[in-house]
Amino acid sequence: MNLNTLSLINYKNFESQDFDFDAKINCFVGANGIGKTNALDAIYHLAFGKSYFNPIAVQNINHNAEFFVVDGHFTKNDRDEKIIVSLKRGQKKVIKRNAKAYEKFSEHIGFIPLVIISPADRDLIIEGSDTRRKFIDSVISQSDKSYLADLINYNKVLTQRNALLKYFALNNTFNADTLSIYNEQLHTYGSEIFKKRDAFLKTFIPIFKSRYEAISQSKEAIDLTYKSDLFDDELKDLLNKTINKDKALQYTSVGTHKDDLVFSIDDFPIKKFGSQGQQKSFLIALKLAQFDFIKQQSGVSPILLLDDIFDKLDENRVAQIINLVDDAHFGQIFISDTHAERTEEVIKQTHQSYKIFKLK
Ligand SMILES: Nc1ncnc2c1ncn2[C@@H]1O[C@H](COP(=O)(O)OP(=O)(O)OP(=O)(O)O)[C@@H](O)[C@H]1O
Repeated sequence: MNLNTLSLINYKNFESQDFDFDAKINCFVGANGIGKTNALDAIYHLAFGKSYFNPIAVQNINHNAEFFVVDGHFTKNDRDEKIIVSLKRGQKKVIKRNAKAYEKFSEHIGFIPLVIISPADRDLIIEGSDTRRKFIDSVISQSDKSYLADLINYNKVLTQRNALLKYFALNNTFNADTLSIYNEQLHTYGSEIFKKRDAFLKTFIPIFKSRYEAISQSKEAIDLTYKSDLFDDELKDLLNKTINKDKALQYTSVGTHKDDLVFSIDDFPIKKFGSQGQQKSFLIALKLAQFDFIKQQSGVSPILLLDDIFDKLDENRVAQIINLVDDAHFGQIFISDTHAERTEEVIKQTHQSYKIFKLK
């Protein structure tokens, strides 16, 4: 899986920029705010049809322009693939593969396997459980289309059930039969989601732990566990048990939309007790395990985006990252760094082919 060229028009701070990439390592270097992360985000856009950093689509259009175009030429399984993502103010985003527009963006997910490691991943540790569910969901849905469909359906039914609970409260009424229709549907989709998350994590957690041990040289014990209401009971029974609570709250208080991942270091929550370097190592291990899992499932090496990766890591941990970049297990890699010399020095040690793009 390779990205050969990238053309940007009016994408964030880029007005017009073309890149011709190396098949192995590509580094965007330059001062703060020059657009290194934006270049990585443009590549992310080609894989997911959206920004990793800014969920408000229109804000990715250059402030002085009416539209953006991100155009990438890939080689996948020896075939040329041309992906274009474009957005005009006031219109819907368009994603095209080989000149044909997708009707549903979800059909594109997984076509360009990609993993990003970025300081913004810290949200996985510090933010609420929805960021961790999104992480699990994005990994599973890159290799399982029916999972994505179950998720979309689950969320639709959940919104309807919550609206119904609100309606009951507002009108001082209640109809158990109508509610049970939603309960049945939530149970069907939610049980599938739970089964797939559980199976995924049983494979994923050991991969993650071995990645962490390699980066940290086994200095500290870390753990990752899956928390779900559905370990206690079937979803339909849980929904029946919590009906009075849900009526009072006017929303659904149990289900897979409450699932979480618990991160710990030496048995304490990593959010409070992990150092910045340990947290960063934890997140890198998490993302590398994502890479391994996708590769295992699809047989294709995902494109790896490393945003500001060397910051906050000590020499030993940087050395582990170099080994990683050198490993034939990885395919094409894109790196952003403020220190042009440091990056080049590190990359030279890998004996891999590379290109450095000095952004100005
Ligand atoms: N829609 C937009 N139009 C114009 N400029 C934008 C837009 N969105 C973001 N920018 C600009 O992009 C710049 C940030 O770019 P980016 O995050 O890629 O920097 P960076 O090179 O990675 O910097 P750092 O080294 O600090 O991480 C900011 O100056 C920001 O104002």
